[in-house]
Amino acid sequence: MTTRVELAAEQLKRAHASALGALDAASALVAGARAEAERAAKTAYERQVAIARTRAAQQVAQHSSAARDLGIELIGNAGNLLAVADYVTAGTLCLPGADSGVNRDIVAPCILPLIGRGNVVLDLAGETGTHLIRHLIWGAYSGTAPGQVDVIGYDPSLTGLLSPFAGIKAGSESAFTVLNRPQELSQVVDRLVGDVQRVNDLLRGTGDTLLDLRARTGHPVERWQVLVLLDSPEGIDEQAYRQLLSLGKVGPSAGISLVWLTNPEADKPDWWNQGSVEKSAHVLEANDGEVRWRAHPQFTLKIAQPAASDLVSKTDSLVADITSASALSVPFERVQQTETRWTESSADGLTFAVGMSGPRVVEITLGDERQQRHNVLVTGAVGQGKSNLLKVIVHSLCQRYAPGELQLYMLDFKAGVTLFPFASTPGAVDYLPHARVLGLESDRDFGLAVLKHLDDELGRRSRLFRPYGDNISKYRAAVPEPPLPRIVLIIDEFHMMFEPTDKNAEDAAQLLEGLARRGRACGIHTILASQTISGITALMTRENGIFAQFPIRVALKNALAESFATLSQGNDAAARLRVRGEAVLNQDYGVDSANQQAVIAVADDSVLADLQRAWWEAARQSITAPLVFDGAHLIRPSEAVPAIQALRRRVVNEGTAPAALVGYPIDVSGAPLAISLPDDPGRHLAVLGAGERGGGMEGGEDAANNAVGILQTASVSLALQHPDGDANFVCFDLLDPVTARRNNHSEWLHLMERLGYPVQRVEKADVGTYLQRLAGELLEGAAVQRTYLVAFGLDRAPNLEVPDSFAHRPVEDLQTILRDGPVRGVHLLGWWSNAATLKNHLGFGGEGFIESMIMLRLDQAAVQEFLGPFVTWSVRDNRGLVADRTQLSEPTTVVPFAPLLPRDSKTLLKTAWES
Ligand SMILES: Nc1ncnc2c1ncn2[C@@H]1O[C@H](COP(=O)(O)OP(=O)(O)OP(=O)(O)O)[C@@H](O)[C@H]1O
Repeated sequence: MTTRVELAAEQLKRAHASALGALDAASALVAGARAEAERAAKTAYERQVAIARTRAAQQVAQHSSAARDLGIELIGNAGNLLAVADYVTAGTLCLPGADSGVNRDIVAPCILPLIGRGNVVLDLAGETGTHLIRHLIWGAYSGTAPGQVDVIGYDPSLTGLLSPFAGIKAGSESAFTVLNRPQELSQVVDRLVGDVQRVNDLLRGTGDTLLDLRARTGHPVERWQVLVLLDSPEGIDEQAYRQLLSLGKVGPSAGISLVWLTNPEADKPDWWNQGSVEKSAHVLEANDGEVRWRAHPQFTLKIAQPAASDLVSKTDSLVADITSASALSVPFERVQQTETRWTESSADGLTFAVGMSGPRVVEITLGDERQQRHNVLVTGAVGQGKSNLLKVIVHSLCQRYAPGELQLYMLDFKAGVTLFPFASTPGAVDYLPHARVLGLESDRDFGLAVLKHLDDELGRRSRLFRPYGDNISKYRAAVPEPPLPRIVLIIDEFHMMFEPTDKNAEDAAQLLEGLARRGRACGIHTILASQTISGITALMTRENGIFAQFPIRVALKNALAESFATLSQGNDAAARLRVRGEAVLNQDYGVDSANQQAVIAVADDSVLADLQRAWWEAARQSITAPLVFDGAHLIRPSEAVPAIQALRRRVVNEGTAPAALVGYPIDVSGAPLAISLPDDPGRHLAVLGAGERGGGMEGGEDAANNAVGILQTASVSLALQHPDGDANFVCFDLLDPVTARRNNHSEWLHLMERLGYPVQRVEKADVGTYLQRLAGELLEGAAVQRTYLVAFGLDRAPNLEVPDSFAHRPVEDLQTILRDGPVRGVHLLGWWSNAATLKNHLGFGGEGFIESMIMLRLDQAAVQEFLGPFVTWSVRDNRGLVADRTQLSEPTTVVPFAPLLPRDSKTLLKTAWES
């Protein structure tokens, strides 16, 4: 039994054991399978992690490069005139990839909003701060259109940290300034506060920023400014600190940004709150030994370390760009419509456009009774657009007002070409119909003559207005037809009228002052333009001086002293303009608060020429050409044809004595000076001094000898006043062959012959004999024909003072002719290059023999020998001083005639000389 039980137990045990074994085996199998699955899952997981990490690294790289590209796009906008460093780079932001389990470091450029957008605080000490601040400043300059950002540094500890940029001043004075003293800082901060106010006025509460406004108008309105404060709070007092905090808030949108370098180690005064300083700024600071951008503290900042020498050379190359930079141009047609002309009446004033200020067209009104602004002062350094501005003014005026409403008197004291298009030329016959006087290369005498003329006009108008009230508006209301035009006098480089400060300058100042003061009521307005007025301020700004009559100032870019002189002491706005064409318009005598910045329209010459042509076509029937004075122009005999005709008529109709034309007096009459030669004692004409540059008779250019020109023109004009041909012309041929050839002596002889007055020529060697014979006839009382002796270079006549065997000197015959000739119809027209010889020829007691004299290239002492001690004269090209004891009350400056050219002969021969 037992055995069966035991057997069963054994079997159970065995079965149990094999079941357990199977279980173990199964369990081992399961464990193995699990381990295998775990291993596979782990491998897959690790592969996934690796893939994810690689992808992340790729994305980091992509985003980094996208960030870099974005950075380049944000900061890389130089090269266009609206370019501005509204974002600047401060270096590279770095986040080690390992910290985030990424196989690559995360890098991105550190781009900070700056100009027009924000402020920056660098709370950093030492080298790091130095490098960063220089880097940011260079970013501001290089990212902004040349010349359009001004950096003002405040360096109270005299660190010289900004000195690598000092060279920028060569491009624009205002582009870089360093201040050291607290007073200077507070002045600048005051000014910046004013600038913010001005820009806000311009923005008119639209919520726009200056950046928006510039983008909208498409031109560089106002200025960008960056105030860099080093080593703060050093040198900053509480008041400046508070103003700076306000500027920090409102400055960026008005174009003014602050860059502070604050010293983290410095003791701060109680009132200093670093948190407030940093509130409206992006802050870069040191943290854990690294530089960090507070907005992204997980990143470290690797900063660029520009070498000072690199910055200096970059700065130098920027200077060239600043110098040649030009503002975005506003075309003339944008400020002045050109379709409909002459729509305005000048009865109550004159209004013209000059440019744009922000989105608005800038206009100036003269003569308005309410505003009482009537004269304009324009200044600008050479090449800054003064001529262009004057052109814009003239064309805007002329498009609005008909010639009957407006007359222009324009003088240009520089050797420029600004006024040339207003006069007619052989190539373009049209002229500016509004122009009455054009002084192309004016001289002081002509300027004075124009002022005198306008002063007379002032007097005439005052008398005219008297019955109707005290000004032109009232007169025009009472007498609307014909309209009495307003007059605008425009003088370019007017300062030259006051240099040197002599009697002429005093007279000019007095006349101009009177004109500026009394002109408003009479409808006469003055626009004075100059590149430099600081030198003449003493003359002009004395009590009740000229500038007190010029409420409107337009200042183009200029030096600081000129800005002060044009606007007002301390008003440096014109020095801070950056580019040509920008201007400060100030309609309140230059006080700071009235500064308005404008971009002057630019005048395309072809547009202006078309306008002028149309005006001329419309007005030519009713208007005469302006008087054109060109001081450098050589006046040829044929220009005097109308005057010769008038003289000839007078001789024929009224029996007046013939008169010799010698030149044009410097006045606005437009008529040449005629020296009358009646048969009275002393009626001869002597020309003294060298006739051309180069001194002697042989120097100089062709057909430019005024002495020869005067004698040629005098004799031609006299001949034509003898319509019956009853006059002899005798020429003493004393010119050297070169001078004779260069000055068309044969042409003159030929012309005289063809006009019907053949000239009897007396050779050099025969002059003495001729004089002796003629003197003999005069002394004998023989009948003598009317004779004009034309003596070219009497100082060259040989042996006139050498006695012959009877102790008789030919000069005595000359004296006889001079004394007795005129009453017998013998008149001498003589040229003595050497004035001393004339003294000898006249002899003792012969001073009264020649009443009419023209001084050419003689010094003052020589002139005074003949005309007395009170005459002033200096040698000038193309000028003569005419004195005539009976005909002129005082010596008169003329532009003498120049020798004739073949075309003069042609004109003179073609003219119908009716009897
Ligand atoms: N408002 C403007 N916008 C753009 N360009 C201008 C403007 N004004 C002048 N320019 C350009 O600047 C140059 C110099 O101008 P402009 O001759 O008027 O200067 P200026 O001050 O009269 O010179 P200067 O004193 O030598 O006579 C010209 O080429 C002109 O086209």
